[in-house]
Amino acid sequence: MSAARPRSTRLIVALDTKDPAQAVAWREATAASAGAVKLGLEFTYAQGLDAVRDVAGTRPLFLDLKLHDIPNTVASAIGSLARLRPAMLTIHAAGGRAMIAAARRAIDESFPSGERPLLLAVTVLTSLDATALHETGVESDVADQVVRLGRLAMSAGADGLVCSSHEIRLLRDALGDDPVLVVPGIRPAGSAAGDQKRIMTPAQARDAGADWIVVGRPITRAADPAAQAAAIAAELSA
Ligand SMILES: O=C(O)c1cc(=O)[nH]c(=O)n1[C@@H]1O[C@H](COP(=O)(O)O)[C@@H](O)[C@H]1O
Repeated sequence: MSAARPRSTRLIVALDTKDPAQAVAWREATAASAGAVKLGLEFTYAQGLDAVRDVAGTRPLFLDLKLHDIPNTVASAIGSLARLRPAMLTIHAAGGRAMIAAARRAIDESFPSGERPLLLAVTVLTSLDATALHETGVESDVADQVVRLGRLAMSAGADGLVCSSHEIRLLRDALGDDPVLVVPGIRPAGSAAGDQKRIMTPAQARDAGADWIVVGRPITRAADPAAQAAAIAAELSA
């Protein structure tokens, strides 16, 4: 099924900094290689929503605020984010069916049709391994929990899922080609894993069936971010 899917895997660059000038510099350095820019908690809490819009500029914006609260609060927050015109936004699937469905309704009501962002549900963070997951009280394997949350999120109205590369094939087997799969925890060969636990290279994630990969520090901490982003884009299209 998934093997027959014509697909290209594209790069999202995570502009994880508090500094708008730095974020713009990375945006420009990666513009030829990345299909979207991601701005998340670090930048947004430091600089606010207007700065997020300014830094994204004309680039497609992945607004990664990982909303996780009661349904009414998440829905209202999405209404407050509509003016940023994101292309994608994130919630935590662990917020449950009613929260995911409320996020779906909020997007449909707050954005004109044709301008609705993809609603992406984060399954199990790529920084968690089995031990860390079990410590939270979840007894399942990481993979089982990702598939469980993936099924829940898609049946409640999400457009796609954030998962690690280790779970892509399982999700495709369980849910088919419909979910947009966005995959962080990407490390080009030789890059430091840092706090990420479930990692793969760009080519491995592409081969597994990722629609998008998310890469931050391997690009932004490289001596030459433009060259590193270009190398990753070349690896994806090789
Ligand atoms: O939602 C995300 O983007 C996300 C989910 C997840 O499970 N793991 C994860 O790393 N991310 C984000 O992806 C980016 C990865 O950054 P690097 O580890 O520096 O490549 C960060 O901005 C994270 O916030």
